[in-house]
Amino acid sequence: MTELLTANQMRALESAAIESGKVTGLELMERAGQGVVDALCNNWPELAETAHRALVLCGPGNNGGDGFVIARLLADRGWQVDVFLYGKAEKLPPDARANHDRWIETGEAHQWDVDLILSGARPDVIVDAVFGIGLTRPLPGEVARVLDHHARESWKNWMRIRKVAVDCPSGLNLDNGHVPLEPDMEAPASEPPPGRSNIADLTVTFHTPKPGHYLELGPLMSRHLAVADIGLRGDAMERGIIGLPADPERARLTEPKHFGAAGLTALEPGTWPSSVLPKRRGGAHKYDFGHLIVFAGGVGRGGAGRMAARAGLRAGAGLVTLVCPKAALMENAMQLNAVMLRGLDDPNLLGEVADDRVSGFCLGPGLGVGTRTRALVQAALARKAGERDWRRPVVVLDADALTSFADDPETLFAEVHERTILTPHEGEFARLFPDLAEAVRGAKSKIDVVREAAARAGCVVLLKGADTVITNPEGAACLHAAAYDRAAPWLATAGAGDVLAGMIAGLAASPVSADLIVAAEAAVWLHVECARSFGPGLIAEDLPEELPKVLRALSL
Ligand SMILES: NC(=O)C1=CN([C@@H]2O[C@H](COP(=O)(O)OP(=O)(O)OC[C@H]3O[C@@H](n4cnc5c(N)ncnc54)[C@H](OP(=O)(O)O)[C@@H]3O)[C@@H](O)[C@H]2O)[C@@H](O)CC1
Ligand SMILES: Nc1ncnc2c1ncn2[C@@H]1O[C@H](COP(=O)(O)OP(=O)(O)O)[C@@H](O)[C@H]1O
Ligand SMILES: [K+]
Repeated sequence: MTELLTANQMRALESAAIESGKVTGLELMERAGQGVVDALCNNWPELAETAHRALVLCGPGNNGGDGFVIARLLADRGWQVDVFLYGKAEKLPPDARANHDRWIETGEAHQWDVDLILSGARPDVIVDAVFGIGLTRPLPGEVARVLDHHARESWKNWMRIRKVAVDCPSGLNLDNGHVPLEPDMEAPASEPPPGRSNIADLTVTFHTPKPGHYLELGPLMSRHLAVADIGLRGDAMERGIIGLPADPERARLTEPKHFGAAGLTALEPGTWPSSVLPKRRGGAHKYDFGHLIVFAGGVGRGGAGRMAARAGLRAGAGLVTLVCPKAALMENAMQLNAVMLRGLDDPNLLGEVADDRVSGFCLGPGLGVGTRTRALVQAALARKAGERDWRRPVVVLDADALTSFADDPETLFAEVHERTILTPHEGEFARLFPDLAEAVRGAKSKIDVVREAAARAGCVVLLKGADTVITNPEGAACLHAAAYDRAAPWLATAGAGDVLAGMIAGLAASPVSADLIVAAEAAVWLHVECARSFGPGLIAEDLPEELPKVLRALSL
């Protein structure tokens, strides 16, 4: 399991390791520099074979210190290395200063000069060691001008110049994935503003990835991410296994990251996510896997609910019933087979279509915004545990079920319980938590903000996106990134969210399902896996149909 450490957590880990006497700061810096050189050679083996030319751009802190180590190690390999320092050598922190001084025994460290840098000899590799986790404000213009990917055009064959970012592309905030901008520098629509256009070809970070590598602009700017082990493993607080009590401090990255390119490779039985998905054993009964009720909208508005219902059934619910207004029964009947169908006009009569063996409700997709939806949500939330499940039925609230409470979210928060999950996209999130949505736009970490939302609502909250964050009121947080080699751009299609709501409900409705946050995390992973398995041309209806293939590869 990978924990995503913030800048402060990383600094605390480093200090603890140094204070324990097991390692010095200089040793860590040496390992960091070595890690970058190793990653460079692994990524582009041709660079390992012969000597090349590097332009190493160092900043005023320890990120710059790593740069001086890299310069020395490349020079030792026979490379020609040009080094520029943004800042003053006398002001470098001690370890960076030591590596600067060691470098200038054999090479030069030129003062930063944009024209001089861009008119110098063409490098094969640019090393961006200007700012790492210590970035505190927007990138200075003279740094941005050199790091901008267009800057490479000053040289011939610029497309073949590789840029390696040390810890992160400078300008990226590793806690939140934002790039701070000067207040008067709003992004012109046509071109990325300074800082955001610092796109690396390879980013090498240390010990563990940071949230900002996966949130917001992180994947776009980091492009490819490698993690160098700098020997801090033994000092990390090993929480390890999914299922341990929530760690309110550290977010975890949903893995495995690298599974599921075009041809699915089977995962070891018993590993995540199969370890948390309900198993089908011989002799099992359909009620062992739960009865899920999905509510659909009125006449002509049933598609979203039907997709959610089918996703719930494919995800593993033993029975799924679609409940719709009676006027819409005929149109739904013409489209459904394995999914059962009941008509309900008066939300107060929920008991007529949902007996106490119902273990899950999914409300929102296509349901319509208004008092009827509110009443249905309140009726579902009022349900107590049934005879087969010692827990209350899970309630997944998505789309219109959320928007129906936009005027007074507190009413909703007063009624949700620990088996409730809200699955907003950004727009729906802003309707329920306007101040928190504003905070994300203002560069607060999405992880922290969704944590606050879960604490305020008193239930699990899942904020959708290419970076999906799931948190519970205790502060546990998982980040699922459909990025790097798990990018799933095909999911940007109408109805994909409806399917996700159904998948979460289908998994969590099982009486033997894992904790809600864990089931939701598995559902998000499966959802992306289905999209990746299907690939281009995907429409939302394809997602549930792809599930059997993905589940088979999990040896379930
Ligand atoms: N922690 C670990 O375990 C390990 C860490 N390692 C490495 O250390 C890196 C962190 O080093 P770091 O803390 O010195 O921060 P870093 O990113 O070099 O920047 C700080 C300097 O930049 C300045 N500054 C900031 N923003 C600015 C701006 N916009 N414009 C101008 N100046 C600005 C800031 O100035 P100040 O804000 O203090 O005025 C300060 O001088 C980390 O990313 C990794 O590469 C590895 O060696 C191995 C183990
Ligand atoms: N570019 C993308 N990469 C990965 N996942 C995406 C992307 N765009 C959308 N998604 C996912 O697709 C789903 C879209 O949900 P939502 O916005 O509710 O759409 P809809 O209302 O059309 O169903 C979410 O699960 C979201 O995380
Ligand atoms: K950097």
